Amino acid sequence: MPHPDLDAGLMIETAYAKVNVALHVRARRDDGYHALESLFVFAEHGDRLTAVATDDGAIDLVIDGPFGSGLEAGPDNLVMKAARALQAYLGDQRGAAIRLTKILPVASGIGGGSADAAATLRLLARLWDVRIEAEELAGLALDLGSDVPACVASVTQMVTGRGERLRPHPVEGLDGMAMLLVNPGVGVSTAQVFNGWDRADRGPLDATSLKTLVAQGRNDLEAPAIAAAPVIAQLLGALEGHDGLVLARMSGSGATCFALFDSDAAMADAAMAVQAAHRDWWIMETRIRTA
Ligand SMILES: C[C@](O)(CO)[C@H](O)COP(=O)(O)OP(=O)(O)OC[C@H]1O[C@@H](n2ccc(N)nc2=O)[C@H](O)[C@@H]1O
Ligand SMILES: Nc1ncnc2c1ncn2[C@@H]1O[C@H](COP(=O)(O)OP(=O)(O)OP(=O)(O)O)[C@@H](O)[C@H]1O
Repeated sequence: MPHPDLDAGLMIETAYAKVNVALHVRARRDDGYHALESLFVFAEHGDRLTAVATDDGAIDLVIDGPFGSGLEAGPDNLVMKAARALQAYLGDQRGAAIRLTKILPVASGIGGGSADAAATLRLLARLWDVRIEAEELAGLALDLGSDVPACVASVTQMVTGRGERLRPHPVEGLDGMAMLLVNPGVGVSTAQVFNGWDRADRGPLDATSLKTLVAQGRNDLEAPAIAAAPVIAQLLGALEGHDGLVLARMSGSGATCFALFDSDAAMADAAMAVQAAHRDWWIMETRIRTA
């Protein structure tokens, strides 16, 4: 028997959480953005988006899920912005009723909003049965935010420029790796954290192997993020010292930090210990998504 959702023409997308395994800030540009070098990976989990097509041209958005109450469904929501941008690009009035189930914390460095915007573009292109040239799609995505182009494919990528120069960059050993995401419950502003960067270029990113990413990789936004939200230092400390830990670092502009483990069992043990000591922190056990 067909699935009732599919029967009703409902389509589903996951907005995979983004993690910056390393994030080197190299320069402040004249346009106010920063030149970055970052290895992006994506989690197997994320927000959930569903949509059905409507023929009145309207875009309707409802939001639910554990972090849904912190978010307006109005024109500033990145799902709405992405849907409107696609409508404008197509120049017609196909409509959609969209549901966003917000599972990722908001303003937390794992690109929840960016992933939602990219997933909306993928979802509506499927729903409306349109093909968009890769270059056009990349342009639409960048207008929605620096992280959105990378979130379109949601595979391991080397990202440069302000976020628009993308190169698939598989790293041996990363695919499928156990990844713990932990957020201490404070939102930080990306613009504020970039503004707090001390403008010292600490050198390029060597992403040739997991070993170099661990030994030489950095997140240059950790210091300014900790200045804005000191609990991040406590969180990084809580991720250290667990059996099987390969790397613990902050993602994006924070406050979410990630920890990579050499097995699912090691991750589960660490997750239990961290949660027991910090009942109010958000924790997600996931894996690095394989392309
Ligand atoms: C920190 C990262 O998450 C790393 O992946 C991204 O660089 C931020 O990506 P994002 O949240 O999509 O950022 P946007 O919405 O484009 O920009 C928010 C603000 O962050 C700052 N910003 C962002 C990206 C960048 N390369 N340089 C910046 O200085 C700018 O002040 C900008 O006004
Ligand atoms: N659908 C959405 N989900 C999350 N945030 C949204 C959404 N739409 C708009 N926003 C706004 O975008 C801002 C950034 O949210 P987001 O969760 O993408 O930040 P982030 O995880 O820090 O991103 P990054 O890793 O790119 O720095 C929030 O302040 C929020 O108000």
